Amino acid sequence: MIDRPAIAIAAGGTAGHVNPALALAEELRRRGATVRFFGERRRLEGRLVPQAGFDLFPIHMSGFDRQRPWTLASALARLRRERRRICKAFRDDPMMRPDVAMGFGAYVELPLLRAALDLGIPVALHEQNSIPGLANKRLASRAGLIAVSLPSAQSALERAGANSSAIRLTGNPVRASVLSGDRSRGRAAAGAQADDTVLLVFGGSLGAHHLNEAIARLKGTLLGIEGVRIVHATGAADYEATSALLDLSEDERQRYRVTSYIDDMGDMLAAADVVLSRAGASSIAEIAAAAVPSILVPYPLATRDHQTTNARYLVDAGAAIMCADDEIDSEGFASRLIGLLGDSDLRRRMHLRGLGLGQADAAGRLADAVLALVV
Ligand SMILES: CC(=O)N[C@H]1[C@@H](OP(=O)(O)OP(=O)(O)OC[C@H]2O[C@@H](n3ccc(=O)[nH]c3=O)[C@H](O)[C@@H]2O)O[C@H](CO)[C@@H](O)[C@@H]1O
Repeated sequence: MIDRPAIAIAAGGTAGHVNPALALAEELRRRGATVRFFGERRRLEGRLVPQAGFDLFPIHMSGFDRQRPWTLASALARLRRERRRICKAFRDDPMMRPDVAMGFGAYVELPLLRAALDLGIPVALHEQNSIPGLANKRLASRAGLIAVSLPSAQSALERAGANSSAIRLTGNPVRASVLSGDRSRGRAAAGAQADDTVLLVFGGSLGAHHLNEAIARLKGTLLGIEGVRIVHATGAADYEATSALLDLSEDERQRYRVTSYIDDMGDMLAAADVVLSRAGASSIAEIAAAAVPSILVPYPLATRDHQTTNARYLVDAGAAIMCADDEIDSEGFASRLIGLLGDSDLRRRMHLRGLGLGQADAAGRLADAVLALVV
């Protein structure tokens, strides 16, 4: 095999797509490969990729909005232009040309992977969700490797034309910093004492407005429980509105930390006694890796309700409780959350059932499969 294989990775949009790609990139770098990312500077990858020490080749996409069908023509024109630009970059500079091009399911992968196919470069896909997204389905028939997080994705990919011999169950890669989260560092950041019960709330990488509202309404009740500490990431877009709803006093701020985005998710998951979250694929993988008891509220508008299917991975094992989005304003939801916060035996049972559901070796398995494509 080539001494120092070059891998191009497209990942974009939300941290749910970018973080597993970073977990793979870290593993490939550890094995001596060079990794270059392809994505949009103005989106989350524009911050997370350079922060992790990788180069980002900027792609300029304009998204197709299903609600505005006339945006299709400009989206397709942009896609063709970016595909040609990437082809030219690979032809002009041999150092730019990767040995494998890989995508994690975001639409930003389309120009990179189509350019790679044009030039005969092997293409790999990773599908995190139980129900594959559109970009991966479009490329499935031409990929040399299709790695999946969950076995349930396999049949839909085969229906989209994937060769079943290209499909591998690798799991969803989790960043090393999440796998090595430090409980005492996280609890210090949460301002928690040894006996306190820490509730971590987040709604995926972009935040969840409905979850933010529901938890803000329960603020008084939650802070009324002795020893409960809350760390709540609202998402950037909802930070101002949620802070206004919460209207925390100086005293309350000692026990209720509100932020737009948590950078040290590994430490926070390690510090948490209960997580309240959406059920995006990366959240599920990380909650599983930390084996922390959770209440999962799947995003109700996710394509074909795939977050409910994602959540079942933990719920069916007894490691998590599922609540529908339209239940979270009810008394029933409040009493389940309060019940879990007050019942350390139940939390311990859920933790024990969660052990073993994490897939700490997913990044390693995926790196093996990607490097096997290098000729
Ligand atoms: C609205 C939407 O379309 N969501 C999709 C998006 O989810 P989205 O990216 O929102 O959510 P995921 O659960 O997959 O990932 C969240 C990621 O953000 C990180 N994080 C989150 C909050 C925070 O404060 N700090 C932080 O680091 C988490 O550690 C995790 O790595 O992609 C997922 C993966 O394809 C899909 O399952 C979701 O349906």
